Amino acid sequence: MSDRPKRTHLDQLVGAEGAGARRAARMEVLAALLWIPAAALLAMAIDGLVFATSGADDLPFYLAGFLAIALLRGLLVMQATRLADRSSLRVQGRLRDALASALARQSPFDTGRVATGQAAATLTDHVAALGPWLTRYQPSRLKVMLVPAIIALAVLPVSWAASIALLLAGPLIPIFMALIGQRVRIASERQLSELGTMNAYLLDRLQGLTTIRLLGAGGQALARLEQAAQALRIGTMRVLRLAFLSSAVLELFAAVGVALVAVYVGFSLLGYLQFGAYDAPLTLAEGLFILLLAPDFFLPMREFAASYHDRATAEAAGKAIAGILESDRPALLGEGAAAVPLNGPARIRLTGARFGYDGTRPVLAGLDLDIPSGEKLALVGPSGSGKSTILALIAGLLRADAGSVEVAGQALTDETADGWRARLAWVGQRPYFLHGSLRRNLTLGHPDRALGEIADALQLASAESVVARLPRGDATLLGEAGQGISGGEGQRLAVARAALRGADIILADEPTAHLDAETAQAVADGLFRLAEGRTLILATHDEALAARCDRIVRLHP
Ligand SMILES: Nc1ncnc2c1ncn2[C@@H]1O[C@H](COP(=O)(O)OP(=O)(O)OP(=O)(O)O)[C@@H](O)[C@H]1O
Repeated sequence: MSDRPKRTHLDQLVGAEGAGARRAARMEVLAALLWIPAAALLAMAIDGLVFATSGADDLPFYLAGFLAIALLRGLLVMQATRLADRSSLRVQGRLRDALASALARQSPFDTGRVATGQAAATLTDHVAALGPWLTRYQPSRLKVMLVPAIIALAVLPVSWAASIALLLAGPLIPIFMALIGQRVRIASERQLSELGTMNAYLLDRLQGLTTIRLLGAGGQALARLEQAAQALRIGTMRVLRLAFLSSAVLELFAAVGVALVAVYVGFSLLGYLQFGAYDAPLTLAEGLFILLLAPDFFLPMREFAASYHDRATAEAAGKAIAGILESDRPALLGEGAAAVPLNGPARIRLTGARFGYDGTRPVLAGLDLDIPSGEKLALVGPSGSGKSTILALIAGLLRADAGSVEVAGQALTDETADGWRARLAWVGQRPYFLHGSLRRNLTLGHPDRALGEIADALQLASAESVVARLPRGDATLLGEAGQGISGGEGQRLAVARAALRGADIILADEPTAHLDAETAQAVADGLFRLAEGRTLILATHDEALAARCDRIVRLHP
């Protein structure tokens, strides 16, 4: 029970944007209660029609009153639906923004960060699961708390027996719902988590499809996927079974309740039952009034039961959303968002910088490094000595455990990191290209770059031939993760992309690794042309490349 989110947890997630949905819920309650005067007017109208007891003169008044109330109810429900939908969309939009920001704050160096498929499931399905909770569950909860009690009260002055029959049948439903509610919640949570797991697994295996094929591990991957799909199917069927079971039992209780009242009213009108009303036996108008209200006494409970699993689903989804929003996993410095470039000279100083990934074994144990503006510095050292880690610390993608990182004359903090990164360009071992045109990939984050600027950047990186070779030049669509260009071509394009970024500090992490000598030379030439008049920090194993820098810092594991 302790891991059960409090109701306030979902309310907190929904926040101020949920106010519209709450107002809509109150409007729906009002619309439901308007059925009481409408039923009274209709009963008197029918009574008047059948027996002419109320006088023919009043008939148009009753009918007009009934129609006016029915119209008002319709308008109220319509307005409430619109309000609730709008509020729900606003809540979902804000949560997706907040999730996207939280995901952007995750450090790319955190191996335990949310899996891509899981994040995608949370951004889409989990957030969407809050919609029915807001627009269906919330109004039905308010209605179930107020409407049956008020209807029973309205029936009381007409017949205490009918009122008691309703009050006796009513509570059976909430008791039953409470009994199965816990099981529904557990089943929903399990089903949502299975959905996330399957998404994450599928995405991961799709990304590694070539590797899986080459290793002949397709059958194994397929079997695991089948397992995950089976688990999801069983989970979904479990939720559906419980949902059907609860609604079937509920319908039974509601039908028995209405039948009980109908039998009482019927026998009273026929004169077989002489109790339950106050002075005289029930009149036709009174009997009809009770009969018209009886189904509406149970209606809120049926609606509540139908939307009950919305709450369970929303709670499970809320947990997944809160898990990302309130994650205490290592985050990068700042927001990971676009920002105005930080002012100041491009000097970088690390003083006594300590860092360890797992908090115990330090990768950097008190590193001092002073890189003046415009210097070309090579970080050389064996694999695992911490070269990439230093670049990540300088880019604010990791936080130093101790010591300080100073950039542009200021401490690198959450406040300065985004502005600092706006001045950086990163050329990694395997540059990432998105699914989209090559031009879009080159001008990522700077869509306003002119054609001339793109041409200059391609020339600087010796990448014109790469573009010329493509069937539609820079309008060619690249596949997911940059399919369609080779590793060496991608590396040259990455240098061109860095040039288009207009950055004055270039961080390069093994930019020539895995390339043949000729391509490595072309990439290195491009990189050094780009670094002219800029600061370059280059992590490499390649001594020849390092020798082209102004200074070499050697690291030891
Ligand atoms: N995201 C990570 N999570 C946990 N440990 C990591 C992570 N990245 C690197 N490490 C560990 O930190 C140490 C330093 O890694 P780093 O990548 O900085 O070294 P490197 O000098 O750049 O190596 P290479 O030359 O092979 O790229 C290594 O022992 C590595 O296993």
